[in-house]
Amino acid sequence: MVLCAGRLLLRSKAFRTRLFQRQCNGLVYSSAHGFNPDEIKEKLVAFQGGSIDLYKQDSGIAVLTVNNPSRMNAFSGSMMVDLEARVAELEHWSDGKGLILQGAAGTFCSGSDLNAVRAIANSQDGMKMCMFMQNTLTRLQRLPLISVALVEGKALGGGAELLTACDFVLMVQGSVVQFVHKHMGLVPGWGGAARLVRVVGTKNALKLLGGALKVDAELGLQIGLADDVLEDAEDQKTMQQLAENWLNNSIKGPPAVIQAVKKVIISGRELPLSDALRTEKEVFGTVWGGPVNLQALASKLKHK
Ligand SMILES: CC[C@H](C(=O)O)C(=O)SCCNC(=O)CCNC(=O)[C@H](O)C(C)(C)COP(=O)(O)OP(=O)(O)OC[C@H]1O[C@@H](n2cnc3c(N)ncnc32)[C@H](O)[C@@H]1OP(=O)(O)O
Repeated sequence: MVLCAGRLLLRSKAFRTRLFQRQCNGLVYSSAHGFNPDEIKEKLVAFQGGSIDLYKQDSGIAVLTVNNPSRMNAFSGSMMVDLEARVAELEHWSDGKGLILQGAAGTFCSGSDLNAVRAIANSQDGMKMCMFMQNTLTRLQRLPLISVALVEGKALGGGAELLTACDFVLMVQGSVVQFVHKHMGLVPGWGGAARLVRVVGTKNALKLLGGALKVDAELGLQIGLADDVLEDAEDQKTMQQLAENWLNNSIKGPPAVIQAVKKVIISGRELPLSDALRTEKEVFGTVWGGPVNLQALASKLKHK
C-alpha cells in the first residue's frame, strides 16, 4: 500500500514539477539539511570589501564583474552575499539571454579572501560558507541564460571553481586557471570538483586537483576546460566585446526561446532521462504555438 502510494506520488505532475523546480532553480541545501543561510550571511558581511557588479544590457546580455582589484578580485564575505543577490536578480530577468562573468582590472579571481578565510577557519563555519556558496553557484549555473566566463589573468582556488559554474569558458592568452586547493591543505568546496569532473572527466580532474596544475589557454582547450582562446586586447572593454561577439553565436533570437533552450539543456544534464523528457515536453509546451513559432510558420522559412 505504502509502495503503491509512493509510486503514485512519483508519477504525479505536481511532484515532477516540484522535482524540476528543486533541481533547476532550487537550492542544494535548505532548512531540511539544517542549513540557515541568514546565520552564515551575518558572519560573512562582517568581512567587507569589493563588490559584485551587475550590468544588464538592452542586448539581453548581462555582465557580472567580480570587483576587488586591490586583492586580485578575491571574494570577501560581503561579495559572497552580493553574488547571491545578483544571481537572484538574474533569475527574474525575463528579457535576458546571456551572461558574461568576468573579473575587474584584467584578472579573473584569486579565490576566497584569505583574511576572511583565516577568521572562519573552523570546520563548522567552513561548512556553512561552503553550503552558501554551493547554493549560489548552483543557482548561477541553472540560470535560464547562456553564460560564459571570460578569464583574464589568474583564476585561483575559489576563482577556478567559479568559472566551472558557467556554460562556456573563454581563456584569454596568458591567463592561468589553477585549483590551488591542495597547496592550502584543502579540496574544492564551492562545488568546483563535482562540476570539473563533468567538464573534463575524472582523469583530467584528478590531474588538475592532485597536481594543482597551472592550466594555460592551450592546455585548457586540450582538456575541454576552455571552449575558445581570445587574444589579449589589453583593455577590458574590447575583451568584453569579443566575449559578447562569441556569445552572440548562441543567443540570437527572442529571450523566451533562448531561455527555453537553456532550460531543456539543464534538465537534460541534471535529471534522470524520464524526468528530463517530461520536462522537455513541459518547456516545449511554453514555446509551441507561441508568437515566435507562429511567425516562423507563417514566413515560409528556408533553413539554408
Ligand atoms: C583554496 C580554496 C579556497 C576556497 O575555496 O575558499 C580559496 O580560494 S583560498 C584562496 C586561494 N587563493 C590564493 O591563495 C591566492 C594567493 N595569492 C597569490 O597567489 C598571488 O597574490 C596572486 C598569484 C593572486 C597574484 O600575485 P601578484 O604577485 O601578481 O600580486 P600580489 O601577490 O602582490 O597580490 C596583490 C595583492 O592582492 C592580495 N591578494 C591576492 N590574492 C588574495 C586572496 N586570495 N586573498 C586576499 N588577498 C589576496 C595580495 O595579498 C596583495 O595584497 P598586498 O596588500 O598588496 O600585499
